[in-house]
Amino acid sequence: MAKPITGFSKLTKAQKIDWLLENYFSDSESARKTVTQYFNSDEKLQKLHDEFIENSISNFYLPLGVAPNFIINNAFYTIPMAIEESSVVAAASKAAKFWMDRGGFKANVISSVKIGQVHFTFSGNKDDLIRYFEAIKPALISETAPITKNMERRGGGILDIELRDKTAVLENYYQLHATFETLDAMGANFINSCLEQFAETFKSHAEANHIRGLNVVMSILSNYVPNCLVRAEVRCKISELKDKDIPNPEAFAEKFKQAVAIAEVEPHRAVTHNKGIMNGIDAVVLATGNDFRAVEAGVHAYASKDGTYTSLTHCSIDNDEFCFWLEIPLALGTIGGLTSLHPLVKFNLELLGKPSAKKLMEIVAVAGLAQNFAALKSLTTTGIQKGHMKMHLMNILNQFEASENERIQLVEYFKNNTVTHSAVVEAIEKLRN
Ligand SMILES: CC(C)(COP(=O)([O-])OP(=O)([O-])OC[C@H]1O[C@@H](n2cnc3c(N)ncnc32)[C@H](O)[C@@H]1OP(=O)([O-])[O-])[C@@H](O)C(=O)NCCC(=O)NCCSC(=O)C[C@@](C)(O)CC(=O)[O-]
Ligand SMILES: NC(=O)C1=CN([C@@H]2O[C@H](COP(=O)(O)OP(=O)(O)OC[C@H]3O[C@@H](n4cnc5c(N)ncnc54)[C@H](O)[C@@H]3O)[C@@H](O)[C@H]2O)C=CC1
Repeated sequence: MAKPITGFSKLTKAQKIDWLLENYFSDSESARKTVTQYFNSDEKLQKLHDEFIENSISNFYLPLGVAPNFIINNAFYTIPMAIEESSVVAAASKAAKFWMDRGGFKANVISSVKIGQVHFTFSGNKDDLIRYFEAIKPALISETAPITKNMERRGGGILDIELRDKTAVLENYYQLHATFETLDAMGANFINSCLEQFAETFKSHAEANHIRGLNVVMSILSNYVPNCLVRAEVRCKISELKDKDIPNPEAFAEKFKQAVAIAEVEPHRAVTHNKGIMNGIDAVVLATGNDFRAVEAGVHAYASKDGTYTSLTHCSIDNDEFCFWLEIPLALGTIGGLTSLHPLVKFNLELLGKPSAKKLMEIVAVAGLAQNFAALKSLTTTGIQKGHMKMHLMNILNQFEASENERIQLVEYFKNNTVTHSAVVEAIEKLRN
């Protein structure tokens, strides 16, 4: 039976593990082996990883894969992807190769504005508050100067601060709604520091300006960044879509467009459709040390911006031309956060040519579009299971601890037979009897 513990955070890593083994595991020696076998033999590197978070006890591996052959705005990229799900990297690679022969992907950053808010309540006269805000606005900006001076020198900083009246949705609720340009940083810490200074300035001058009943509730950036937007697209003549899986490009284009149209109008399908897009996006966001929770939250909010959850990609067929595109908000950094700390993140950023944050937005959007193209191509032609299960075969074989010899025979067998969990189990049993 688990017990509460005080001071757990003060224990050493070894003591934390001992406590867990004592309290939660029947076979504590085998559990110790599992948790310690992931320690890195390089103590300095292990310490670096331990210090990324709190109460760390081990490392949790995710495979790092790469998808080659991406042409983005006429330049070649090999895209790093950190993900646990089979067939995602293969699908991205296949889509990259497909579009490589058809002009590649085009991507562009539409805007890069980030948002932060000071949420406060005020029970007094609204006109007095407006007058106070106008009077104090220059000080809100000038008193953040120590925080913003380096960002301004680089060309970024605070763009604007507005007073927003939210009393129609919540009694006495107002905001200082601020916009920022944070260049190559995702900007969370920069924005939060500015916001906390705004709050301080706003509160501290209130009394002297006869403003009473003003209470700051909190100051925090928003992960909804609809004006930090990137677009990625592919286009070609319909006849050029022909390949080994697409004998009839006209029929394929129509069916593909229909599949996108369904995701545009049907939320149940849209969620799965967008999950496929996030397969690509999250994998690159993780591999480049960015905050995937922030990206996930922001992207799905954007997918619901018009009141119904809808597809993030769109497709058109005009004048015999097939066009498929994605527009999503992405607040990414190539400086700050983990980007210069995690050795594999540094490796991945170098693999991508040390991109600016804007370039990374383009790459990530392309990974999402490619992923969705591959999934929809499979869904509307062979069905998803054929390719996905082909890649998943290794996981099933690993579950049954197949020997090298069994693997070779079974991989050969399943080249001509459909992979399902039960078919693999049956084939293993047959081999073993
Ligand atoms: C899985 C494939 C790619 C097989 O496709 P295939 O036609 O069997 O592949 P192939 O053997 O003919 O190889 C063609 C190319 O695919 C790539 N490729 C092929 N195999 C590998 C491999 N082992 N390792 C790395 N790359 C691979 C690679 O680029 C290769 O070129 P090559 O390297 O030979 O020059 C295809 O069926 C596919 O794209 N399927 C889609 C899979 C997918 O979307 N998976 C995501 C998981 S399902 C999900 O979560 C989302 C979903 C589907 O629900 C979303 C939605 O509903 O919209
Ligand atoms: N809600 C959220 O999303 C929150 C996220 N976070 C975390 O904050 C971290 C990201 O915060 P950041 O402020 O981006 O990182 P950071 O705190 O590491 O700051 C990056 C700093 O790099 C400097 N810099 C140098 N060259 C630059 C350039 N060319 N462009 C821009 N800045 C440059 C700037 O001073 C900038 O403030 C992530 O780890 C994220 O997980 C933290 C709080 C909340």
